[in-house]
Amino acid sequence: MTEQQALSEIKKLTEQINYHNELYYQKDQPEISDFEFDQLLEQLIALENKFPQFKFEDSPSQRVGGTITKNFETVVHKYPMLSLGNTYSKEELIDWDNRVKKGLGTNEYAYFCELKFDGVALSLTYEKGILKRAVTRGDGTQGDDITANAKTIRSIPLRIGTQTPDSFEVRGEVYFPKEQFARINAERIDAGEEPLANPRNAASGTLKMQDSSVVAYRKLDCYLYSLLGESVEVNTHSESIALLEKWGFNVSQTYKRCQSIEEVLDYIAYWEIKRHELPSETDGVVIKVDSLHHQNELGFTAKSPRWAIAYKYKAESASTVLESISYQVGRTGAVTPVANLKPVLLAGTTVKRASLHNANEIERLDLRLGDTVFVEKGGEIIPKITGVDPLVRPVNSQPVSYISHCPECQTELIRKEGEANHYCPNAEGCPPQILGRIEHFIQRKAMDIDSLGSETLRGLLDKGLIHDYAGLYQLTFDDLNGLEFRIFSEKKGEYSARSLREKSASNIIKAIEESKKVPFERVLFALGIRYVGQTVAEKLARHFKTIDNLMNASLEELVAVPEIGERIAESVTDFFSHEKNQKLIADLQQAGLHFQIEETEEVSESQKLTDLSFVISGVFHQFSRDELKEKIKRNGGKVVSSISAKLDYLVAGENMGPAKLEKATQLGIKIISEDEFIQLINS
Ligand SMILES: NC(=O)c1ccc[n+]([C@@H]2O[C@H](COP(=O)([O-])OP(=O)(O)OC[C@H]3O[C@@H](n4cnc5c(N)ncnc54)[C@H](O)[C@@H]3O)[C@@H](O)[C@H]2O)c1
Ligand SMILES: [Zn+2]
Repeated sequence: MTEQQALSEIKKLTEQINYHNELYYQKDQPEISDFEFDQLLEQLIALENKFPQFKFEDSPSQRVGGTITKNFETVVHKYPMLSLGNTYSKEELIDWDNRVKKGLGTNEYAYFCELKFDGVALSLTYEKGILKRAVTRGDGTQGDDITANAKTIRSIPLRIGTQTPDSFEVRGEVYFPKEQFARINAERIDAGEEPLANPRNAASGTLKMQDSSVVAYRKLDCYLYSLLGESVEVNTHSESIALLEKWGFNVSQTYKRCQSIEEVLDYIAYWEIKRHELPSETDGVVIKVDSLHHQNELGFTAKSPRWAIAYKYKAESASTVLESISYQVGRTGAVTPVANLKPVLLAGTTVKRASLHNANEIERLDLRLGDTVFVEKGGEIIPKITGVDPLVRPVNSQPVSYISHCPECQTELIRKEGEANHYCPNAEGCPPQILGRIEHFIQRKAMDIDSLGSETLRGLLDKGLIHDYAGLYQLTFDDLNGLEFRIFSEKKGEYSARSLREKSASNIIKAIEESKKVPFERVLFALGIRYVGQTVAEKLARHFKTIDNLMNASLEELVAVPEIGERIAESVTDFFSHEKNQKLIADLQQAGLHFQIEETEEVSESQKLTDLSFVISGVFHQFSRDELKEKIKRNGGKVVSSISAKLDYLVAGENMGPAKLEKATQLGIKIISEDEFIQLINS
């Protein structure tokens, strides 16, 4: 390679890397995989090493990729927040171990292995035991002050219960728990919104939001893995971790101190499979030299410590054949293409389908039936197709041509300017849309009539007993008793006939009657207005108080509500402008549903828990966490967020953090199970 060629190659790579850094860090919307990105960076570093005269001072190989935003106050880090060197290869890891050995001039050193949690780095500063500031990594030198958002993360202590140094800094990774990510995405899809792409970028985007209540709703979590400060008296990383645990920080119990690189390799092999069972996404292992004295000796490069390295797992992928594409029509009429694949084993499960999002995605991949495709499992539950193998493409294959008519009702599809999805505009007559709207209406989080299953619902529609959700309130016991419907057996692959028994019929009637008590914000959510998910419905209900106010609101008045954008505002005014919807609401009002905010007199059940404080932690069976909190309040008790000596009870569910448990035990707090709690209020 000539100098000329090298220079132009370095420029080209730099531009590409800067472009992808911007997409990844600023827009939270990467276009390429981490593996592809890391390869670009590796090529650049190799060239820069060969032609050091062309290594620019501001090369992306020399600095941390992120930046700060204008939306938050900027804070300069006391200690820079750096990146980590990384490798995908065991040989390179062994090379690194040899460099460490050489650098230290001894064999007497140990490693500390942790999982590499795939989220965003956060720095927390405590003064006199109180959380003062939470700052993002930013460009490594300075970051965004996002304290208000970080405080919504329940496992971050706002105050440390025991004696600590006057001032110290804790670092960790904020992540989107897999379960919460799935919950938020299910809600978004239900509200007709695009799902979030992956947990890492979603966690990063969430932390940079202006409205902390939205952040709180997403239930992010955080693992801490580093402790810094002049008066912190530790000699090893292991000791730092032990202190963090003692002070009540959430430390993932997956770490291990290793005496040799062989032990490190065992750790890597063990977690390659096991990591999928953890609550957070992980993308590798971080290996740190344990002794802080050794760490000092090894020091830093411009961008990362020499005493640590990340070993990254390659995303699991498999190749298989694309057999066909089917098209699903949702409740809002949005059409989603799904790839049907020849079954293939991927990360422990058999994969038969992959999401394709929309027509653009099919075009971007240039998909053809019979193609051999690569599938990968990322943060999503449904795997995605990442590419096509052009070498084994069937001859004479044609690009997939997207359907022009609705597969369910044959209406011509439309695609609005600037939108990725095609829509079936036949809202009134398209069966999956009608069914979907009623299913949305009766779900637990809306009107909670889910004793009425999908099959029964279909039976009611087929028989013409209802045409829309308002029709539910006209149903009688006789309509339901003996109603015939069909049940699909996945195993047999066929339908069989059933009829509704007396008991079920009366349960459904009871649930419909009960649903009339559901508060306005949930009724508003149940209506199924596009983009009006649970949170938005709550905001609108609280702001406008009555359905009449909301129906009469202009676009300007709607946009003036915090967090309500033009897209939502337009969808709301559009919904209420249809006569059909006005009639629906009139029918529901007639039936006695709540269409205004009740001035809440707190519902009180008893005073059994008066003067008692509770922390709840973990997962429960009989109650959701919110219901449990409500129950405590209704019985006169108080819910607090962190464990202190003054606490009366810790209600422990499944999978609660060991740190919490340990702290409560140390302080001698009463720890009770969900069942014991129920006994407490029923005694
Ligand atoms: N796909 C793309 O377009 C694109 C673009 C830019 C960057 N990236 C990816 O981002 C990464 C580069 O980002 P980076 O500079 O933040 O480096 P990094 O994410 O690879 O490593 C540093 C970070 O690891 C995190 N971490 C997680 N667990 C840790 C633990 N136990 N101990 C210490 N740190 C831990 C910390 O947040 C730390 O800031 C690469 O993986 C790269 O592939 C991808
Ligand atoms: Zn249709």
